[in-house]
Amino acid sequence: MKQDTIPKAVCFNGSKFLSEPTNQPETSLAPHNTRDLTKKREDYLEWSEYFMGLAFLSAMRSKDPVSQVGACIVNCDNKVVGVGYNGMPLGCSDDVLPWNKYGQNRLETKYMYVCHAEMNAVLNKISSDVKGCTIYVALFPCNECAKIIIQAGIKHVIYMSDKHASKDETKAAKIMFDLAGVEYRKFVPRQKKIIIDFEAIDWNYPNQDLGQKTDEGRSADGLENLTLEDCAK
Ligand SMILES: Nc1ccn([C@H]2C[C@H](O)[C@@H](COP(=O)(O)O)O2)c(=O)n1
Repeated sequence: MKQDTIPKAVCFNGSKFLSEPTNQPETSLAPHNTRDLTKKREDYLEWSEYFMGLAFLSAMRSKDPVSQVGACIVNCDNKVVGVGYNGMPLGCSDDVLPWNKYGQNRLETKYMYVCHAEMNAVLNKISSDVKGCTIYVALFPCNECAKIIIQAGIKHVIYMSDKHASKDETKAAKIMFDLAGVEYRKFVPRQKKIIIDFEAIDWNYPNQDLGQKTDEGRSADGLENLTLEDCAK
């Protein structure tokens, strides 16, 4: 086995790294979990996971009691240029307008009022235009959003669910996308879950897996008492 001189332990304690060189095989693993601190992380978010994750995070802002949809528009430099989620129009109180799916007449349903996530993402754009961009969206766009996407010059649609594929709105959207040369494809995530755990973060500790706590768990308190020997364990 290769015997390199590598730090016995590298702990981040406050603002300085502590290290102690020793002759150990190159298997020196992080304290409390199995990450090798000498190697680049391989389980970082891929771009597409990051963008779909942003779409899902945006969806969590939605007040729709049934379907929360988010969208994220990205340019060819992988820069986010717009995000949105389904909600009532600006200035129209979402305590006044209905969230019902059903009503005596359509005016009593949310469908007459709610702005779709895709529409909001386009309108919320922070660039001069979204030509040639990609939109990540949780649900396949309806025909009305397809028109907006096409007119805005977006060229790629990456969706998570096509659960309304049999509806005319979805069929019409696909007809228009095909004619306009907008490519659409289903998102295939590498990892099924992305967990954000606000309590997992620990700035005193460099080798954190946000949201992926080790069995032992970890806390700033425990770290304060951490010695180099602890780190080497
Ligand atoms: N591509 C889509 C599809 C739907 N939405 C919004 C519109 C409504 O707020 C909700 C759908 O309600 P449901 O019929 O599932 O009760 O989702 C969207 O923003 N984008």
